Amino acid sequence: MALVGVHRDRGELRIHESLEELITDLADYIAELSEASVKERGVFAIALSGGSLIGLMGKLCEAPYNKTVDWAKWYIFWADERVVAKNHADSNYKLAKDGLLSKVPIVPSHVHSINDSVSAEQAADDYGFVIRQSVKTRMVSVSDICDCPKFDLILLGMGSDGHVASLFPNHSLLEEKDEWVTFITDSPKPPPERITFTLPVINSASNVAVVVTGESKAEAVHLAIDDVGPDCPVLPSRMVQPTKGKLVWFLDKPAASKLCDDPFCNKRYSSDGKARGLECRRAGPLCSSYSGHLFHEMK
Ligand SMILES: O=C(O)[C@H](O)[C@@H](O)[C@H](O)[C@H](O)COP(=O)(O)O
Repeated sequence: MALVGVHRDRGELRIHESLEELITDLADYIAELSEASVKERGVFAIALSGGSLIGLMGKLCEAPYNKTVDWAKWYIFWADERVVAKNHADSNYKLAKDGLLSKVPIVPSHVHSINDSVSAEQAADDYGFVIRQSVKTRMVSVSDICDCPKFDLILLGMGSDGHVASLFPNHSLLEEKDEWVTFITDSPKPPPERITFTLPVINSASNVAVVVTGESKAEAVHLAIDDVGPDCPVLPSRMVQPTKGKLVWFLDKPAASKLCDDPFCNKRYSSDGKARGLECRRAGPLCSSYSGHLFHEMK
């Protein structure tokens, strides 16, 4: 059974007992946001990443989601893309097409992939234009605090070095304030040429979900979420802080295993046996509050 908690400033944490449970919860979450957005705006603008994320979204192609989700209202973008041909094994477009988009009735003209026949710099420019057009036509909403696009949902994975989209630790792209889409030609994760949303765009979204599984990411999850102090490196994933939107972390147990307030162990109980920090939302043996986190069982 998953535990869900609210960190005082790092968003909602959903920690799942198994991958299967995470996959179902992720499908429910996306389907619910789609429904709410279609109800409110008539469309759902979603930005995808690459990596394991697409596989973890696979349940959306199955019943009931394949029939209940209003796929015709979906507009698909990429939070980051590798600058390779669309039929290349490294392409995030190909990954999403093979794993999701070809299996559900998405309208082909609603799929906004990058121009794969130009340089990374030009591809980033072109993609910035595509997004400006989508904001103009209100397929993508606009932030009410800055002029940034406000995606209904941006889905991110995270590398074990703490990168999200193609924003890598200690890279100058983390400082980008003006562009919505930028490029990198020296990505530490291959392939080297990529385009990526910048932090202002990610942090303007209505909803951002970071989906992280596996023990190799546990240290980065700890550094991204826990109150680690000024001497620790500030990972790109820690810089994901939606200004007005909602941030949700989808973690499996191994990925959550180094969180200071790991709800699956009791090490952070005070010595007097009382839970520290925030007040418990719901009393009961499976509900404990920890400093900074507030956990309860998910239904
Ligand atoms: O295209 C990419 O490389 C990504 O968008 C990247 O940010 C990815 O999401 C992470 O590297 C996590 O990838 P895994 O989930 O496969 O580890």
